[in-house]
Amino acid sequence: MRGRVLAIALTLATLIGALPVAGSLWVAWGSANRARTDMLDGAVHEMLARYNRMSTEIDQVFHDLSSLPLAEACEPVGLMRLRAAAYFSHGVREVAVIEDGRILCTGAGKSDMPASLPLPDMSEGDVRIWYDRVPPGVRAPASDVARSTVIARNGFALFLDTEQIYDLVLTDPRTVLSMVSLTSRQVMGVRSRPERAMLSDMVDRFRTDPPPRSLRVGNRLIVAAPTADGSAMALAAQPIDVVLEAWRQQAVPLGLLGLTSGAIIFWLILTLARRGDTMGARIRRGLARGEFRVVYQPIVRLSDGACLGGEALVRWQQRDGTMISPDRFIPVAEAEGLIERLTDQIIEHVFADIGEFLAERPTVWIAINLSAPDVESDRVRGRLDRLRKTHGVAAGQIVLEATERTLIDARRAQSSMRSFRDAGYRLTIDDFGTGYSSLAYLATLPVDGLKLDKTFVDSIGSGTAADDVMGHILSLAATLGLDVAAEGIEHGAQADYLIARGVTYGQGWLFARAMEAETFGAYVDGRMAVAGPPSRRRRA
Ligand SMILES: Nc1nc2c(ncn2[C@@H]2O[C@@H]3COP(=O)(O)O[C@H]4[C@@H](O)[C@H](n5cnc6c(=O)[nH]c(N)nc65)O[C@@H]4COP(=O)(O)O[C@H]3[C@H]2O)c(=O)[nH]1
Repeated sequence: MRGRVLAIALTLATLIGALPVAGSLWVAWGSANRARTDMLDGAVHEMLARYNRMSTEIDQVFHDLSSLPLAEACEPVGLMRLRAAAYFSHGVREVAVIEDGRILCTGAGKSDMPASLPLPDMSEGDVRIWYDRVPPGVRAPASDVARSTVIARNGFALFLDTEQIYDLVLTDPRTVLSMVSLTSRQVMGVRSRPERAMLSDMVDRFRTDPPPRSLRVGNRLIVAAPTADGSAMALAAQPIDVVLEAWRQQAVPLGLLGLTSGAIIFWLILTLARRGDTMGARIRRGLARGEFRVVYQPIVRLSDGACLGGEALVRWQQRDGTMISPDRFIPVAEAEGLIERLTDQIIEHVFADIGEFLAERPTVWIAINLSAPDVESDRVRGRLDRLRKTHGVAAGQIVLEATERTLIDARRAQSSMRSFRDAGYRLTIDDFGTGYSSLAYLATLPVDGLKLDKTFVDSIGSGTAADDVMGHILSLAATLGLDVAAEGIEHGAQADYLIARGVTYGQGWLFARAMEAETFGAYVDGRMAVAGPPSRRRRA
């Protein structure tokens, strides 16, 4: 169960921890995409500005030439004006005079064999345009322009240096820049490898209302914007690989950042999950699920092996089958304020298990362990009284065991201890000799007996100081008229030694281990016969 909870927590933590990584990669992609789109947008608007400038110049040149009669245009004075027009214009490289589809002269001079112009790419009113090419037969200097757009009106043709529109400083040579006519859908000019079909196809995609700022078409990122008069569109495109490269550059630091925050979130969730799975939380769950039960270890009279009682010991088997020792969970239950609920459950178990057995055998007793809060309040007393009455068990059949530490903490609970005794319950100090109480303090406690800790039994025959201390404890107990029991007896020699020192009761694996209620009943029945009535010495 615990494993499953941890596995779920781990999966959850991994998923949530992965989110910042995915998020930062996504942010990196958005940022790389935005940076590229901004760059292409800048190029598009620069092209539009240059295009507008060139349009203004063209209008100005045509306007200037309108005062030159066509008949005089190829004469020396006319040729001078043609050259001047080209010279003073930034975007016009050459001016030609045309008649019936033939070039009569350019600023460079008269044509000996007038060249025929092909059919124009666009013809509207008296304006004809040849996009991005060199009309055949045109001589230098116009012909030294690899590709040029030619615009003709009223017998004058201007050879435009459209390269100027696309001549932008770009970091990536794969960038495509182009102007496309929106009236004829023809590509007016292009930088980088022309892909005319793709470019004119793009025009339709951007002619929506409102137009998209950018589009991803195939493996390209494209940005476009129309001219102010809506006659053309500037378009810039880059392979998506360029965005990917930029993304990769940003993804590394951002991914690392995401990984770090992911690891922190992962750790936090795991810590919280673990905290939810602490011993305290598990005890709480165990209490709610009724996982605690009680076993009984017989306590025998050392002199003759008769058994008239035993100690109730709690057992905790978790749902996954693992057993946890009381030495581990009792201190946690005490520290986390759960011991009272646990003691209550144990007392209920004891009466459910052996209440009837005790009622039928009034000389048999059972010892129950108590912690400080149990001793300090009247709660346990009330519960015991109620259950005893229900089952018909006498108070003298219940021995309450509390450690020295518990009783020291419970100095102020002396009245409560007295009330236990006054009601007929017996009180014993458990693990005696390991705590902090002085022997003098022992004399002030309203107790019936003490249980020597296993460490003393273990020290028997060792010749250590513990041996001596045990001698003192036993003589004091005799003086005070207390019953003495010893726990943890594993060997016959230990039993013999204790008998010789006057110890009355013994508990340990030499006699019996802790057992289920039914087996305990049979054990006691089998050894009761040798026992006389229980000794009951009381001190005021
Ligand atoms: N090696 C060895 N061990 C022996 C021998 N004979 C008995 N024991 C063990 O010694 C412990 C005696 O109980 P304790 O001194 O009250 O010490 C108890 C007691 O302080 C506490 N505890 C047990 N049950 C309860 C309970 O129901 N309520 C409270 N508050 N504490 C309990 O947990 C401690 C440990 O309990 P257990 O693990 O059941 O361990 C028990 C018992 O199984 C032996 O010959 N050799």
